[in-house]
Order: sequence, then C-alpha cells, then structure tokens
Amino acid sequence: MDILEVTNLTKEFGGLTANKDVSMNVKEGSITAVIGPNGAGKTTFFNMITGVYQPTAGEIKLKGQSIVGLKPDEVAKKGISRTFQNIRLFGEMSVIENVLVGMHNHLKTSLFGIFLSLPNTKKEELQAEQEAYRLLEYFELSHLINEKANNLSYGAQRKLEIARALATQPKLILLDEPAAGMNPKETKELTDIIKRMGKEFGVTILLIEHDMKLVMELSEQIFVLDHGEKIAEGNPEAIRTNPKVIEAYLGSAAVQ
Ligand SMILES: Nc1ncnc2c1ncn2[C@@H]1O[C@H](COP(=O)(O)OP(=O)(O)OP(=O)(O)O)[C@@H](O)[C@H]1O
Repeated sequence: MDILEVTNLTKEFGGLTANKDVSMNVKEGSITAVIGPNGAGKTTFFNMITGVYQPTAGEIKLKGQSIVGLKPDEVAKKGISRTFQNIRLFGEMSVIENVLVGMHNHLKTSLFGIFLSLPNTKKEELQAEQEAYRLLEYFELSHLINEKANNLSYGAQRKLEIARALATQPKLILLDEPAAGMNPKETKELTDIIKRMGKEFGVTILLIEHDMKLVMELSEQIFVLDHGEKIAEGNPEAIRTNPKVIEAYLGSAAVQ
C-alpha cells in the first residue's frame, strides 16, 4: 500500500518553476530517496508535503486523504515529521529536553506542566521521559541526555534531530540530507541506524541525500529530480545505470 501519493505537484515562485508536474508514490514501510543536483527542487518538494509551501497545483495524499491546504502543525498531527538541511535544534536546551519538545505533539498535558512538574502531569512526565530515554538509547545518545544540544558534535546533533522528529510518533518521516557534514564513520553509523529505524519505530522513511553510497545502500525506490521535474524512478540498480540520471547528476565517475 502507498502511504504517500503525490500527483502532478507544481510549485512556482514568481517566474521560477521549482517543481513541475511531479508525481511519486511512496510505499508504506519503505525507505525511499529523492535525489538530484543542487537546485533541482528537492527541498521545495519536502516543503510542500509538510505544509510549509502550498503547491501551485497538484495533489498530496497521506493514506488516501488529501493534506493540501494544511498548515505545518496540522500536517505534523496527521503523522508526518521531518528534519532540516540546516540543523534546527534548541541549542541551549538539553538533549532530553529537545526530545521532550518533540513529544509535546502527542502528550495530553502541556510541556510547561512537564517542566514545572505539576502534580497531574507526573505520570505522563515519567512515561515521556522513559520514552525519550529509549529513543536516545537507540541513537546512542543516552550518555549525553543532560548535555546542551549546542555542545554536541555535528554528527550527534543530526542524530538528535532525527530522534526529536521520531518523538512525535510519525507515520512518515522526511529526512533532508541527514548525512550532510558527517564524516565517513558517522555516515556509516547513520546508515545502519536508518536501515533499522523503519521497523523499530513503524515509520516510513523518505529522504533527500547527496551521499550516493548511503542512498544506494538504503533505498528500495529512488526518485530523481532535475530542474524541478522527475526524470527517473526505480530501484538503486536501475537508477545507477540510467543514462539520463548519469548525465544530469551522477556523472560517469558514479557508475562503478
Ligand atoms: N522561497 C523561495 N522563493 C523563491 N525561489 C525559491 C524558494 N525556495 C526555493 N526556491 C528556488 O527553487 C529552486 C529549487 O530549490 P530547492 O531548494 O528546492 O532545491 P534542492 O534540490 O533542494 O537543492 P539543494 O540540493 O541545493 O538543497 C531553486 O532555484 C531555488 O532558488
């Protein structure tokens, strides 16, 4: 079954067409990638799915229901969360507080209640903290729970962003260049985490990434954008050997 169905999505900024008639379906439980050169329209595509931009034309359905016209917080409540190309953590807050903020979406009591330890929030607070701890353990960040997010290494900050996005218990998570700025060791570790994440948290993963090793290792299905248009879709082998994709993006060096 397809969790996400995007049909003829178009976004124009003045005279510039950032996405043109883009259609793609994402299978529930899959890891799917969107790749393409800089400026191809990948982030714009994510911004439309998450309600940051409204499409000029086209349809977006989550589990068969249109989400066009919803605001970002409404889209989040429907079960889509994301990370950003530029890390957006609360730098002065601790690691665990960053995750608890992510959880706020599905908690009954307010975040203030949690931080102020109001009596009726105690039970939920405890559950939230346990859940946050479990997430941080999964990302191998549990030894850093009281550290300020700003003090974390770049790779750890990227992992914390994913943990925070997962804290909302999404059905679909969008990762915008999760490996950007990571060293090869961190990228390898992240690849393994993402590979297991879908099953562990029951989430479908859609990611934008320039690291082709990560993309080819993880993705079931890959969509390729170029100048705002989808130029190819297929499994890693089909994409790796597609002449159009090689010309537009991968270059001859990538065909190993
Ligand atoms: N808010 C905006 N206003 C005007 N133009 C925009 C806006 N957002 C994106 N664009 C333009 O849309 C095009 C696609 O940009 P987008 O950021 O979606 O590409 P991308 O594939 O994500 O690139 P990269 O790989 O560099 O992140 C670019 O030409 C960009 O300048």
